[in-house]
Amino acid sequence: MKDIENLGKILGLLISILYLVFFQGNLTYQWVCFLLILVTIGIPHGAIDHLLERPRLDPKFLTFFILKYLLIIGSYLILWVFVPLFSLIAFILMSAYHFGQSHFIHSPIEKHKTFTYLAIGGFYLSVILWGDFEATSSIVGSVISIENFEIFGKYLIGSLFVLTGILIWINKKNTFWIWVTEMLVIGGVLFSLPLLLGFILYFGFWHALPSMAFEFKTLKIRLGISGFKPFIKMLLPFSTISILGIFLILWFVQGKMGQEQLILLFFVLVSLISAPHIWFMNRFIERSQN
Ligand SMILES: CC1=C(/C=C/C(C)=C/C=C/C(C)=C/C=O)C(C)(C)CCC1
Repeated sequence: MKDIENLGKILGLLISILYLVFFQGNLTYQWVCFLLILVTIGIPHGAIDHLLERPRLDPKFLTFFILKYLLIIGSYLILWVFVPLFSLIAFILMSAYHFGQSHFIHSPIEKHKTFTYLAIGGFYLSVILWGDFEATSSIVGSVISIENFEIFGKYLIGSLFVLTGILIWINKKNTFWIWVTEMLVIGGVLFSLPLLLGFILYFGFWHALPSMAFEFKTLKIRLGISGFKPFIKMLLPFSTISILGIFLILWFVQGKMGQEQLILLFFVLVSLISAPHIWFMNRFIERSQN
């Protein structure tokens, strides 16, 4: 499993280098990478939350689980409608925690867990968002005007880097330099990329793929499955529903919105399915590590 994750990270770096050397400014390259990574790893990594709670299919449990999922989605949708700025900030904080948690999925930490997850996830997210601040600012523009926040980027990224470094030192002295080097190299690369390409490469290869590998490892033991085929079959139903749902909604409203607003709507839809996923994944990871 570690091989697949390392391969994913190498592929992520390769796509970045190819972009920076040969495809700078090429929109087709960015969109093809974005869509491919989103539908093959990004969405599927969150499509088996029900099996992580209860590996063997039980119709009564599944109905109850779906209802709980829909309740969280519905409540968060109401928040987006009435308090969009609060919802955006909550989404970014939840995501920082969730992304940070996946960095330690195979090598758990003991001290200042929540703080460490938020710091490392926050570091990578800030690098991505401030690396292409113009794009970030125009996408979130209909919720909040952040033009004046550009200057804070270097302070935020710098502080989160130092803070994460201290927390890694407290938790993982032996591998401290590996973590710091990864933050410098990957952080530097992500900062140089356009927003959506940087986001999808980090999301796909530093978050979704390691999470999916962990899910596979756990289900393999619990269900005694071997090979990838049955696992892929498990991922298919909810991945298909989510992908079709998101693209149908975007398709219906595309004529009424500009590109930036459509991208924001895309992330709002992602946030709606992410909220319950982050909650269930947190329970699953914490339970597996204890
Ligand atoms: C990239 C980007 C954003 C943040 C996206 C985030 C935070 C996504 C998180 C996804 C998760 C947590 C998926 C679940 O596994 C903004 C600020 C909305 C708009 C500008 C572009």
